[in-house]
This record gives sequence, structure tokens and C-alpha cells, in this order.
Amino acid sequence: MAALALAVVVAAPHFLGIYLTNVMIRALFLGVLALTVDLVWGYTGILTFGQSAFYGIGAYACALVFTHWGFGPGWFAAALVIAIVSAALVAWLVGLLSFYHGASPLYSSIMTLALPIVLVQIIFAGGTFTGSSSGLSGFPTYYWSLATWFVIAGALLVVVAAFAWLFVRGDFGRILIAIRENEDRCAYLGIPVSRIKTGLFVVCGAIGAVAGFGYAAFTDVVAPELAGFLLGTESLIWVALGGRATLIGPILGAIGIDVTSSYLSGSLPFLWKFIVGVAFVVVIILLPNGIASLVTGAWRRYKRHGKDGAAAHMHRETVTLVPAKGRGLEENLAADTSPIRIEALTCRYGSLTVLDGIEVEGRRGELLSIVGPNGAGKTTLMRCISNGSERSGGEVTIGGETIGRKSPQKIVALGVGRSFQNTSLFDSLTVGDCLRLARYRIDGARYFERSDKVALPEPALDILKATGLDRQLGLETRYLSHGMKRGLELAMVLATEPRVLLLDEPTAGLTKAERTAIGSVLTRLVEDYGLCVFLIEHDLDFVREISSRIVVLHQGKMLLDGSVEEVVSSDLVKAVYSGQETEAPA
Ligand SMILES: Nc1ncnc2c1ncn2[C@@H]1O[C@H](COP(=O)(O)OP(=O)(O)OP(=O)(O)O)[C@@H](O)[C@H]1O
Repeated sequence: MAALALAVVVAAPHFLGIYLTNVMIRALFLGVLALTVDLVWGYTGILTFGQSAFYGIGAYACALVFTHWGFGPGWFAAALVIAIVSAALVAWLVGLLSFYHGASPLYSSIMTLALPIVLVQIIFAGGTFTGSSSGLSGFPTYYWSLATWFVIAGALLVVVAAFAWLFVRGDFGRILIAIRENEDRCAYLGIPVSRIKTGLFVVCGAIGAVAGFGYAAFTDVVAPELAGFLLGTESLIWVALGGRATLIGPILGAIGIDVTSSYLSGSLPFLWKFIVGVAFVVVIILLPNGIASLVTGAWRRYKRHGKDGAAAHMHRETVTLVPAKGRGLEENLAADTSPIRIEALTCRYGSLTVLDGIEVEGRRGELLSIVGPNGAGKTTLMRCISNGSERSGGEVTIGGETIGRKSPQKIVALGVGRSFQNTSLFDSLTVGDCLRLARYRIDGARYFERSDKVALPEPALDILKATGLDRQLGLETRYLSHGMKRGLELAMVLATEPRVLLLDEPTAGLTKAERTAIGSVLTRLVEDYGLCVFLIEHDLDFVREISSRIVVLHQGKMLLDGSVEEVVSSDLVKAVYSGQETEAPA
């Protein structure tokens, strides 16, 4: 396919009789830059203003080496390596500072905003070495014909687009979309979100640098604007107008706007900027997914034609579900350490103490229900177990290892699986994609392909069968019923092979039959696989039926930790639930 596209690029100018100009060749290099912005922002949701910095680094690496050190095939290769390595290093540093566990998305946007500004100041401060505000020009380069440069720039764009196409269709592309849609859920499935974002930023930075390098070698001129914030913002506009998370949209957006701007900005200097600004606002309001969505939307409607209901939203999914081999959930049966121990746990938000001195040990093969009135601190307890930075004091030990300040993703690796009070999935991904994602921690993901098998532990397969999800693998999760979503979330959590399962109101909103089904799955997990389940539930009949032990929380303190009979017959618990007891005992 890439070869065919390359042939088209080579032959197109001759067949179309296109009059090649510098502007068109520059637009092709900028198309590559737009693709990297699309991967970072469109697919992964990282709003970056600083992709131009990498373009500038590539351009200046070329200009500086050819101006100050030398020119020839060896120097060309050396300059290209310097461009790629410097851009990758800067991207890695920015990634480390922007995507650490707990950093808000706003923070990474500010970092990427600062990057081109800082880089331009460095260029200004470089004096004659960098050419300061005038840049560098007239350095030796390959003075090939416009047709040759057109082929080089076109080939670069085609190759990058072809790899990007394979990449976004593969397993890893789904992970990028999952991070954009629900970063928290990814982290609680054990997916190393920070590492993936940083890695993507490094690769896209390096590709941006190659494009900038090519542009500088072609034009023989570099200026600080190539690394500037304005180009960074313009590249966002190309992607937004063309169509985020489509590959053709950003390419057409970059080429279309850059070429038209070059022709029209001379004759309509102010009006043209105004037209682009108005077009941007109109497209964002009327077509939030860009102009390409007109085509993709029409294509989807065509595919759906004649189909009704869920079938209309079903994607072709060739994945096969198979039983997971290896250690699996069964390993819990042989474990000799306590799955979970909570000691003197406290959690404060400012002056508000939400949890105070919680001491609980969860044993293997035990279903421990956590009950208490609204606001007692049950969900906060789940948060403190599954995220090391949530608690203010005390310690949580999972399978003999303390969680310290570990991130959710690292705590999943210790063996904690968590489902949320409000079902937390990925709306635009299919059931099959969600299951692949859930296995990322154990089975990894393919970069340029979709894996055709997903290995799952037996109980997860049972849930999928019981809920009919195994026949809906190609359906986007937004079209699932509430009960199916709950079932899928539980199957995904089990796919991570936890030893401790934290379930926050898993039966809320389910029918009686669905509640019974979930109850029998939980009982099996505990009895046959030795899992330790922490269950938050308001349905006390359900709690009574399936629990081995109950912990009662009230106003952040432990009121009681005992058997079902002890809790049910406790006058104190009755008083708390009837509202007579308002103060937690000291
Ligand atoms: N991030 C936060 N900042 C401040 N207060 C918080 C925060 N998170 C929780 N709280 C407070 O902590 C208390 C316990 O909340 P939590 O959600 O843990 O209760 P819960 O027992 O799970 O309640 P419910 O049964 O209604 O879900 C509440 O008073 C809540 O307002």
C-alpha cells in the first residue's frame, strides 16, 4: 500500500500538470507535523501547543550543522541523527515533567505552551551562532529540483501516514483512544498511562524533527518562527478543522490551509486570517469532529443502512476469547500471605477527617462487605486501597507488600482490581477492545496489528457468556445495557487477575436476576479461586446472603467488624441505620 501511495506521489505532479512551488513542498512537511499533533492530541487527548518546538529543533539541527561544522553525506546523516536525538530527549524531559502520576491535563498543556516560548528565547540568545531573530540562511544543502524535493516531502508524508494508519488500527491505537476517553480507568486496569504518553510524545517529537529537518534542508533558511508558539497553535487549528482522530483530516487541513494562506495572505493580508478564524469557530460549533467527519459520518451511515438496533452499531470484530493459561486467578489458592491488611488508615481533606484509624485484615477466600450510611467513608476507603497518594496516614499491605505512595497502575500489579460506583468504561471502544485493554498488563499489546485472541480467566469468560457479551464483541460499549456494562466492567477487572477485588455497589440499578447472577459469580470467586472481595453494598439482603464478614463504617470510623449474625443483631448498627445514633463511638 505504501509503495502504491509513493508511486502516486511521484506520478501525480506529471499527470495533473501541477505547477510545483516551494509552498506546496513546505505544506507537505507541515502535513507530517500535523499528523504528529493528531496522534498526540486527536487520538490521545493531550492538548499540545508545543509540537512546533520539535519541528524547530529539527530545522535548527540541520542549519547549525551545515553552517558551522560541514556539509556532505556524512554530515547530513550526523545532522539528522542530532535532530532526532535532541528532539526525542527534549520530548522525554517534557513528558517526564508533564505526565507524572497525578499531574492534571492542564499542566501538560502549560508545559507544551512554555516549550516553544523557551526554545525561541534560546534561539534569540544564541547570537551569531543561531542567527538570533534573523535565523540562518545560505548554508550549503542539496540544491535538488523542486520535483525531487516534492517527491522527498511527499514520500515522508506517505510513509509517516502509512505507519500512523497501521499504528492507530492496531492494539496500541486502541490504548491511545482509551487514554483519551477514560485515563483513570486505564490506570486502574494497570496500564502505564504516564509511560505510554511520554513514549508517544518522544516518537512524535522525533518525527516532527525529521519534518523540520527536511524543510530546512529544502529551503536553506531557518527562522525562530519555525519553533514558535504560533506554528504550534496553527497546527492545532489544522487538526481541528480537518478532523481530530482521523489521519486524512489533519493532512488536508495542514496542506489546504497552508497553501491557501500562502496564496491569499498576500492579496488579502488581514481578511484571510479573519476567514480562517471564522471557519475555525464555525467548524468547531457545527462539526466538532472536523470536516473529515462529513465523510466518515456518511460512510458509517452507509454501512448501517438497512440495519436496526444494536446491529447498526456493530463493528466487524474477529477476536476469539480463549481461557488464560499460566498463573491465573488460581494462584490465589496457594498464596500463604494475607491478601490485604489495612493498619491505622486515616484520610483527611483539609480539616475534614473522612477516615480515622481503620484496621481491617482481609483473608483469602473471604467476601467482606463494607456497609454504613451515606457519607460514612466507604468509597474513600476503596480509593485509599487502590491509590497510594489518597490516604493521609497508616499503611495498606497487599500480599505482603506495602503500597506506600504507589500509583493505581502499580497497585494493580500488586493484585488489586477495582470497579467503580458509576460504571467506568470506554464509550467508543468495542467490547472486544475493552477486553484486550484489560489484558494489556499481562499480555502486552501489538504496535501495528490487532491481536485476534484475548485470553481471559474462566470466571471472566463465564460472566461474558452469562450476560451475552460474548456475542456482542463488536459493539461499542455506549450501546450496552446497564447490566451488560456492569458485567463487562467486572470481566475487565477479573482479566487483570487480582487477588483483592474492590467492588463499589456492583449491583446498583440491576434487576433481581442480574443481582443473583453477580452474587453467584462473587461466591465462586471466593470459594473456588480464593479471592478476597471487598464489597460496598446498600442492599442489606444481598449483603446478608453472600458475605463471610461485615465491616460497618460510621462517620469515618469502624463501628463493628464481625460475622453477619453479629452485625445483624447489633443494636448499635440498628440505631445508626435508623438515624438514632448520630455520633460515631470514640
Ligand atoms: N475529594 C474530597 N474532598 C472533600 N471531601 C470529600 C472528598 N471525597 C469524599 N469527601 C467526603 O468524604 C465523606 C465520605 O465520602 P464517601 O464517598 O467515601 O462516602 P460513602 O460512604 O461512600 O457514601 P455513599 O454511600 O453515599 O457513596 C463525604 O462526606 C464526602 O463529602
